[in-house]
Amino acid sequence: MVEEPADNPYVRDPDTSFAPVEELSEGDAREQVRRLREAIEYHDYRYYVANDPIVADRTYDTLFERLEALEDAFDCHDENSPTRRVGGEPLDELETVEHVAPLLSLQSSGDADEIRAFDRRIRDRVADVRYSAEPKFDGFSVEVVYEDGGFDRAVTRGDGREGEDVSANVRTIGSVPLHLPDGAPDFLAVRGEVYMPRSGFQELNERRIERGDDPFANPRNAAAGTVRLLDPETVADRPLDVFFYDVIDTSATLDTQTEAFALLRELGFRVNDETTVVDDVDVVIDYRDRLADARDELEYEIDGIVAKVVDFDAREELGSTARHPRWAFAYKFPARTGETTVERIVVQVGRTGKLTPVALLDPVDVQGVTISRATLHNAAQIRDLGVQNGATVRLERAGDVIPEVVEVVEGGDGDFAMPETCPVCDGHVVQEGEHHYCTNASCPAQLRRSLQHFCSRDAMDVEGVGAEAADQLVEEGLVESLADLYDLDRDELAALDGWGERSADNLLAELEASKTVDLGTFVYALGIRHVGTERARALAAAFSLDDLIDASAEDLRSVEDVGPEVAESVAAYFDEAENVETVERLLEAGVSPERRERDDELDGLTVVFTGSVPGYTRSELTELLETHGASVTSSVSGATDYLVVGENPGTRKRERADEEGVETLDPEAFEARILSRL
Ligand SMILES: NC(=O)c1ccc[n+]([C@@H]2O[C@H](COP(=O)([O-])OP(=O)(O)OC[C@H]3O[C@@H](n4cnc5c(N)ncnc54)[C@H](O)[C@@H]3O)[C@@H](O)[C@H]2O)c1
Ligand SMILES: [Zn+2]
Repeated sequence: MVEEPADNPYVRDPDTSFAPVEELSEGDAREQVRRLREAIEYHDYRYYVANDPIVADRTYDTLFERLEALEDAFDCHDENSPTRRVGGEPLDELETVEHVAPLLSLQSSGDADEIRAFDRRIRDRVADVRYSAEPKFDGFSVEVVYEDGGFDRAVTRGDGREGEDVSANVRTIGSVPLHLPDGAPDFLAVRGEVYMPRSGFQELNERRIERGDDPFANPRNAAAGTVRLLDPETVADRPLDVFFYDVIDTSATLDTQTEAFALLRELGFRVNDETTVVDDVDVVIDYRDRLADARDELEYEIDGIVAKVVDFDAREELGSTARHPRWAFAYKFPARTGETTVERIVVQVGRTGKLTPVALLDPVDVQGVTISRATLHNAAQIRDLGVQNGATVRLERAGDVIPEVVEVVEGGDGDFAMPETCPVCDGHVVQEGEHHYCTNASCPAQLRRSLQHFCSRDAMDVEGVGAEAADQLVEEGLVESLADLYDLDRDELAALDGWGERSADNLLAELEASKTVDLGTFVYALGIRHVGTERARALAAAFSLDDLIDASAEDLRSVEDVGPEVAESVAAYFDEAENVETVERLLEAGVSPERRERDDELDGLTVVFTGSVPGYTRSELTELLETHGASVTSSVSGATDYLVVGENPGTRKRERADEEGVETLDPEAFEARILSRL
């Protein structure tokens, strides 16, 4: 996890109405550059690595263009600026692989003048220009490599030079050829866009919502999240498809994009039928306008079109910058907006307990999609925009799926205030930054999720209560509070759909076995916001359960790694009478959390893991080593004693270990050298 930069105005709900560059002093410009770089790096992380962006693409683009403009105007380029690189870092869990050729970004704009300027730059340098006009698919790009006619590997975009090996997952996509027909080139590297068809996306989200998982914001995030899952079986269950659009390198001879498409078709790759060749930039502009009108009828999301110079010699001649090829241009679609009135603002409670104000709208058609509600994010957003009941507002389909209110066109009346108690359970509401949360862990809106968390492997480790079982237990009314788990009735369980006596007995046995637990694990299981396994252990080391329940935020802050936000969150949790009652009932039911003594066999040892050690989860290992005095950190430095290299390790930590001269241990050596000491 990368920390969100504090106090950076370009991270949350950024104000993108910038003063003209000429009006800035040198000092102010440098300060703005610094903050923009910091914010953009964080947005890149959210978008490329976490698959969970927090600003609309258009907002991101505005920040990015501002940064480019400032770097030019004040001549403060930097090799490490986000304007000089592509995409994000690969995930640690997947193997990193170098690309056959760097996977760059595209020059892009939604402005017709910009693509005309692009066309002039091209025509100044090469003659007889023709463009391949292609839809710009809004999915997830992969490089797929074939050797000797067989699928060799699939790699994500990553930072453009190296990406993650997602072969196992991409292989599950039906339209990706595993073998090429006879006569195929010995070596072939192609690029394509993995996407989730609209219908499949809707279905997947419905299933996720039913199960208590957060829905994906849009098909792009869903596709990206899926391709990078660690379990190919889950991937195979998800509706993914792919369009191939570039041959990057091959042992065959190709002279044009037209030949490349012909080769792809001939070899059985799925290509898109909208692609065409044109010789005039005005035709490219018409092409985009036509696709913009048709986009809602397509089964896949597109966010513009790409114009690429057809002739490969001309491409060579034009070359690339560090960030993008000079021979291609993405001409993006305009924002989809509409106007309507707010009928009422209501507050919804999400599965994490977060309160989200939502505007109920007079239904309006925004380019083919009827919109009757839009998120207002939080109270600050409502205040900043000035949204009220009856206001006329302008909407935008951000990420092109989730509608958002972007502007008040005409005010309404009445003041909106966040409720002081939870609209679902009447529990206390606490404010944290700009957000409000219900503190009751047994709030019906949150119960499925808290239940699943409570039973998870790193928590109470009650096998058999996954998403589906948690849903059933809550829906059938067997569990209304976490504590009800230990009062479950065998016959009632056995009567549940798909259960039977055996499953009932298994669950009861699991529950019985879970009663002996160490205090840190128990505190983690309660699901207090911001309290992960490590903080829970630290709290358990510092307080007994009774003391923890009574501790003030100030007391809590004496614990290392507990800052004000965490302290407030823990205190608020135990201020909620319902939560204390839940804990008391759990103890009465026989759950007996014990404080574990700390041993010191491994005192002073600093260990880093990459990849997985068979037989243990990462947090089991961390707990084990830490209770014996070692510290487990997430990155390799000169202070690291050992890097444990398990299965499917990342490359970065190993490179660092090499540089720093840190000794590496495989799982056997780890067992022999460290675990055997305990
Ligand atoms: N919201 C955020 O926080 C956030 C953060 C980072 C990036 N972004 C968005 O991502 C954009 C930059 O992303 P990028 O650099 O990944 O993409 P890009 O816009 O530079 O385009 C390159 C990508 O286009 C895709 N593509 C689709 N169809 C194609 C075709 N026919 N031919 C060639 N390529 C095709 C490929 O995946 C390729 O990697 C930004 O403009 C921004 O809108 C948003
Ligand atoms: Zn509630």
